Amino acid sequence: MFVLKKVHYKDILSINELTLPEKKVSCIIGESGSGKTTLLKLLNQLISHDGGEIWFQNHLIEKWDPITLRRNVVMVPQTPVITSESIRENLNLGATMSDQSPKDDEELKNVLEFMKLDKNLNQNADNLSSGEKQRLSLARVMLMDPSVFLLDEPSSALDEDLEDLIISKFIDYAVNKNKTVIMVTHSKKIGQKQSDVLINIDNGKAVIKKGGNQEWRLE
Ligand SMILES: Nc1ncnc2c1ncn2[C@@H]1O[C@H](COP(=O)(O)OP(=O)(O)OP(=O)(O)O)[C@@H](O)[C@H]1O
Repeated sequence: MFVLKKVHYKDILSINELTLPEKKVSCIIGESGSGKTTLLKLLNQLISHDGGEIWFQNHLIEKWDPITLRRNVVMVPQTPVITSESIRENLNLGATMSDQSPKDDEELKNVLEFMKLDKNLNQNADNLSSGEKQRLSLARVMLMDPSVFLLDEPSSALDEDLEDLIISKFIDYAVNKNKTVIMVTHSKKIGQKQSDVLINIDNGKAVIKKGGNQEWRLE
C-alpha cells in the first residue's frame, strides 16, 4: 500500500525503507518529538517530502490528485477539529466535505452508540469533553468510509479501560471492512496488541519491532 524509500523531511525524518501493508494495522510508537505525526502527514501529503520516494497503491504519491488522495487516506488529527455546531453537523462534516450526502439520523445514532457516546444529535459539540471529542472524531471518519485511516493518538484523552475498548472496537470494525489502519499511539501496550506491524520511530528513523513479513518488505 505505502512504500517509502530513502524518504527525508527537513532534519526531522529520514526513513531508508518502510512498507505499510494494505488491509493491515500498522502501529507507530516512539518518543515525543521523534517524528510520528510528521510521518502521518507525509502519507496524505499534508506536507511534502524533501527527497526519496513515497508510493501509494503503486503510484508515486505526488502523482495523486491531492483531493482524491485525502478522500482515500483520511487523517484523524491529535486534536480533533470540532465546530461550534450540533453533534449531527459535526458527524456529517467529513462526509459533506468529501461531497458525500449527509447521513440520516439512524446511521448517526448507530455510530455514536458504537463509540459509546450516549449523546443527543442536537447537542452542541463544543461542550463535549476531550475524550468525547476524540470519539466523535473517530465516529466521523467511520462515516466517511475511506480505504486508509491515519490515526494520530486517537485515544490519548481516554482512561486506560475505555481506550482499550474504543480502540479494539475501531480496529475490529476496520479489519472486518478490509481497511488499512496506520495508528500513532503513546501506548506500547495497545501498539503491541493491535498491530500487525509495529514501528518505532527513533529520532526520525523507523525501526520495525514486530511484523513486517518478508512479502511486505522491499529488497
Ligand atoms: N514544519 C515543521 N518545521 C520545523 N519543525 C517541525 C515541523 N513540524 C514538526 N517539527 C518538529 O519536528 C519534530 C517531530 O515532530 P512530530 O510532531 O512529528 O513529533 P511526534 O513524534 O508526533 O511527537 P508527539 O508524540 O509529541 O506528538 C519535533 O521536534 C517538532 O517540533
